[in-house]
Amino acid sequence: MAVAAKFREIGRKIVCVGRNYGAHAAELGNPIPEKPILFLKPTSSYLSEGKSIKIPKGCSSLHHEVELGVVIERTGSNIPETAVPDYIGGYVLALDMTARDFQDEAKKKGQPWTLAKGFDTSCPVSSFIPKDKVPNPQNIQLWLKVNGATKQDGNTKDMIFSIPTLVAYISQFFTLEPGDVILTGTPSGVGPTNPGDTIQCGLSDVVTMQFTVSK
Ligand SMILES: O=C([O-])CC(=O)C(=O)O
Ligand SMILES: [Mg+2]
Repeated sequence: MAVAAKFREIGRKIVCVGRNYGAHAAELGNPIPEKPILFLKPTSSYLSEGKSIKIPKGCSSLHHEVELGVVIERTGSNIPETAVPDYIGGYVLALDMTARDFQDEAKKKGQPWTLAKGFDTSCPVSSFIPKDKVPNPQNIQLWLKVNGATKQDGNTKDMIFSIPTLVAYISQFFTLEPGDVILTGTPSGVGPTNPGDTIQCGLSDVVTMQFTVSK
């Protein structure tokens, strides 16, 4: 049976970091984290360009969060910070689409963020960006416009925890595997999107992407 053969196969992961930019933590009234805040998205949430972001059933506040994604190319656990560059194959530009009303309710009740963060289409991504296209991932602009108006304009230099720190930390708990993606958190300026909106975003001018939002 196909499923019996597959059920323990190691799959790709999307590991997300929350509140990694002080200005974003502040805009939602959250404290600066003392260690990285982690959550997961299922790979069924991936969306590539040309398809539209679907507002999940019952959500009345779907927020955009533009983020730099790190793509892992080698298996590793307990990776020392100094060795992290050897484990990175490249990058993606990603949107951590968030059902903010679901997340607010979960936060109030002390429940997990899975629904708020992991629904179908919650992870729009660019095509793979080879690492030589991003010589300094810790100093690159991340921007996002909704219907042509700039909403997010940040720089990865403002991350609280750097990429090497994040990868080393995550690998103490999760074995990282080729194809895993780490979303490194969003800069400030998150906000709601509505059916019919067009979201454009970019990693400086290295890559840009565009998605529409639909019901
Ligand atoms: O939902 C949030 O505010 C946490 C998060 O994903 C981020 O900071 O990128
Ligand atoms: Mg995020």
